[in-house]
Amino acid sequence: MSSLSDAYRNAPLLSHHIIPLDFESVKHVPESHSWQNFDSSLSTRDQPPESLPIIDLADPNALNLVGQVCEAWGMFQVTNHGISSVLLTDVEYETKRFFSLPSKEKMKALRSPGGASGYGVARITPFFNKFMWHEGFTIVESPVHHAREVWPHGYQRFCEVMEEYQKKMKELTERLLVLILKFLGLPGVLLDLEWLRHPTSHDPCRPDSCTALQLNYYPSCPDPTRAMGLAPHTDSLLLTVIHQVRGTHGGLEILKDGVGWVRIVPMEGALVVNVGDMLHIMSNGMFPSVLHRVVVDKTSHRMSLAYFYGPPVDHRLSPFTASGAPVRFRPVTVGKYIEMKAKSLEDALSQVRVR
Ligand SMILES: C=C1C[C@]23C[C@@]1(O)CC[C@H]2[C@@]12CCC[C@@](C)(C(=O)O1)[C@H]2[C@@H]3C(=O)O
Ligand SMILES: O=C(O)CCC(=O)C(=O)O
Ligand SMILES: [Fe+2]
Repeated sequence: MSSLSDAYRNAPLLSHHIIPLDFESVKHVPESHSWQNFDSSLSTRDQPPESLPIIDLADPNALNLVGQVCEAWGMFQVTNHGISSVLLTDVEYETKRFFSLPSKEKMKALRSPGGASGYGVARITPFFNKFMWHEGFTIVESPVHHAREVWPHGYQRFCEVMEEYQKKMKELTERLLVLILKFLGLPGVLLDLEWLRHPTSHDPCRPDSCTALQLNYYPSCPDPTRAMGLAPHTDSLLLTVIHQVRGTHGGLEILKDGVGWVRIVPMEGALVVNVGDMLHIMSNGMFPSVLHRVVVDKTSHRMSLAYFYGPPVDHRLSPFTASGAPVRFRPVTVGKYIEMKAKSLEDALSQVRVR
């Protein structure tokens, strides 16, 4: 296995699990999208939002702060992250340009059943008996193949902007990861990554990481109490960085032990970072991947961009424990773990847990 698409080849989707509803044309929440009691007593939707810790990356103590919040929250916000406001404006513009197209046009970029990239519902859809109030566009490396289908003469700008954003996001996630792994006690010599100097392959064409950019669109919804933007899930790779498009409302919530669903209010200038399953494994459970979901709004739509970063698909993940404590997870390659998660959303982590 050498790419994300290889990992999904063994877990293809059915076409009705790819095509989004044409939300523009619906006036009521159809039965297929109507979730019952999802808000339950756990929801803190009407309570004052709890503040997600904010870390200034220019703070000399950033390493310790990042380590502490990964342990306590599994999610945090970063400022001084090095992503310019101009680039954010550009990706927001291109994201809006895509999602505001008529459904028929967006369908030209439809993801194939065994593919990783393209337009469609969230990959986790088959694990729930109701559909989500959501459309996604997944970009793996270059979006050119799908963008050209949509805009035969106007795809370049979209591709340039998305590629530039991924380049900057990669720099940021690698910088964050170095802090996190240093906090865990990984030897400094390993820390320029290249995947942790674990050459499982000598192929010069081997990608140096496994990454994806997901553009998310949550249309406004006639009855938000019955609809789910994105159902509760943990992300699979090491780290995810989320940009909540400015001028759109919040909606991201995390499940906090003993508290319930906590709303993350977007903060101007900050990006949200969350721990994924692979960091959960690598940290031997010290940094748990965080369960999160997205709720929708009656009057306004919402957009976000989520960047996922993990080691190359053939990299063998295994827990690191500075103290020599017993390992809690068996080794698993990145590709195999993605395949396991695509086949069994809730059990993938327990399938690799040994104690
Ligand atoms: C690398 C990836 C992470 C992701 C699956 C993907 O191949 C690209 C899309 C990602 C996404 C975005 C929405 C939520 C999520 C759970 C999903 O269904 O697709 C994540 C996946 C993940 O982290 O497992
Ligand atoms: O839209 C958001 O804020 C979160 C998106 C998300 O969880 C994801 O893409 O995995
Ligand atoms: Fe997520």
